[in-house]
Amino acid sequence: MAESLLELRSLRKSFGGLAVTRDVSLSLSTGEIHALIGPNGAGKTTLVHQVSGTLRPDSGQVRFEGEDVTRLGLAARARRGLARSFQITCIIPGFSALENVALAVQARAGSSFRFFRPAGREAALNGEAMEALREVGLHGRADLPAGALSHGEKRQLELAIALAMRPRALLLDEPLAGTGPEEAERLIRILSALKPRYGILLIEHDMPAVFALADRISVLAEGRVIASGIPAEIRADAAVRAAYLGEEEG
Ligand SMILES: Nc1ncnc2c1ncn2[C@@H]1O[C@H](COP(=O)(O)OP(=O)(O)OP(=O)(O)O)[C@@H](O)[C@H]1O
Repeated sequence: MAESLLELRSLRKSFGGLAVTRDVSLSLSTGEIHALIGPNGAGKTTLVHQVSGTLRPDSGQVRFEGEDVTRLGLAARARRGLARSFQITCIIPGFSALENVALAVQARAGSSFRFFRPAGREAALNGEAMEALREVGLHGRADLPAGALSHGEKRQLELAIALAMRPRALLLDEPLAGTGPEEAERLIRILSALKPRYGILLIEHDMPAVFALADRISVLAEGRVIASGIPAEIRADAAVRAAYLGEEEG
């Protein structure tokens, strides 16, 4: 069988004496949303940093498209097609939505537009940026300053900025955080529409969204994957219920 798009093999990470990632292995395929859930402090953020390249695991491997990328940093992984969504704090509020995405296109494309005249270069950048905005349903708001967008639209813009990297795998860290019910529904529709073309590793606290979107769910508790399976299996899993009940009791 062909190797998955993204594969984590026995990742381990400790901070001093505290083991935060304990032998985590999981995989992601194209056309799949694999959700990672777990109670607060389970180690999700630490794991995301190891996948995106901002934190080096103590041992284990991050493999992307069959290659070991464990030693590559964030930018090198993004260039290869493993992109992490940017947080709202990376959006420049005074620039239009289109300009925000065009900057990301430019960062990815580097000098590849150098043979264009300046006007042609701008048109090419804007064309690609508009395409990314269209993918997330924000093309009608392209000319608005990013700061004037609603919270949900800013989250759509973050997605467009990530898509400007032309990724094959997307790492989304709480893409629904802070959204209201209508915005969440819209983002769920957008992510469903993106799914066939990408592999998406989704870290999300909104359980209805996770169960609506995920093809597979892995549950992290105290740094370990305690369950992994299709949503129906996870819903029925006693250890998962105990991990969440434990959190509620705490
Ligand atoms: N740089 C660090 N140094 C020391 N301990 C850390 C560091 N980063 C995280 N931790 C600890 O690792 C554990 C897991 O944290 P992490 O933020 O990865 O969990 P999480 O599942 O993302 O939690 P949440 O859902 O609350 O964001 C916590 O006990 C945290 O205090």
